Amino acid sequence: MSREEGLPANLKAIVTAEQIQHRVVELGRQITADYAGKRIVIIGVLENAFVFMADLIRHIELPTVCQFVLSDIHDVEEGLAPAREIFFFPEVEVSGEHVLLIEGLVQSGLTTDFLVTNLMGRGAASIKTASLLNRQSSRKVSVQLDYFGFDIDDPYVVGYGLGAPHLGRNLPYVAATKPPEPGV
Ligand SMILES: O=P(O)(O)OC[C@H]1O[C@H](OP(=O)(O)OP(=O)(O)O)[C@H](O)[C@@H]1O
Ligand code: HPA
Repeated sequence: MSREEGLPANLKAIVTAEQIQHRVVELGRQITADYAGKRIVIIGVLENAFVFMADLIRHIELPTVCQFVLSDIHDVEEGLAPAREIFFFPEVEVSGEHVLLIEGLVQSGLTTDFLVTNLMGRGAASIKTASLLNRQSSRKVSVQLDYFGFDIDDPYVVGYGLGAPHLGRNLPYVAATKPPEPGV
């Protein structure tokens, strides 16, 4: 059996394992330089961020506190207007801390926007954002990431932490694929 077993046969690698490792080292160096003399509270948004965060933190040569939050996102209709409900847990203690929020993929920007506002409301001294993948063309709110690995346009991707919906998170590369059928 291979890692790809059970995923659609037409997987197309769009970012190789080597490109990811190279970029993660660069990002770690940049973050280390930008936060020189500070400790960072790193908050990973599960589940997509877990592989990226695990690799990135080992290239940050500063004291870090690492925590994860799990987001629960529902798109709902409020009257005629589409709206999104976002919950995340557990509560994180960030008062006075320099926070780096880490995601696997930012697309509409709604999750990042919500989390940044929420963490600022909890008294963080500063907040920056990092994501492995940036689907800039899908933005619905104006979110500019401070750090990202790769800009992508493909409608659905899998690998390096991202699942379809949960299978394939252990691929060392990122591949374009067709979106999973609802309920799979
Ligand atoms: O920019 P946005 O449009 O708000 O989308 C970004 C969110 O969506 C993805 O998670 P998703 O819930 O799809 O997957 P996961 O549960 O596998 O992490 C991604 O990891 C972000 O958390
Ligand atoms: N891949 C995996 N999970 C996702 C994606 C994607 O392209 N978009 C939203 N969640």
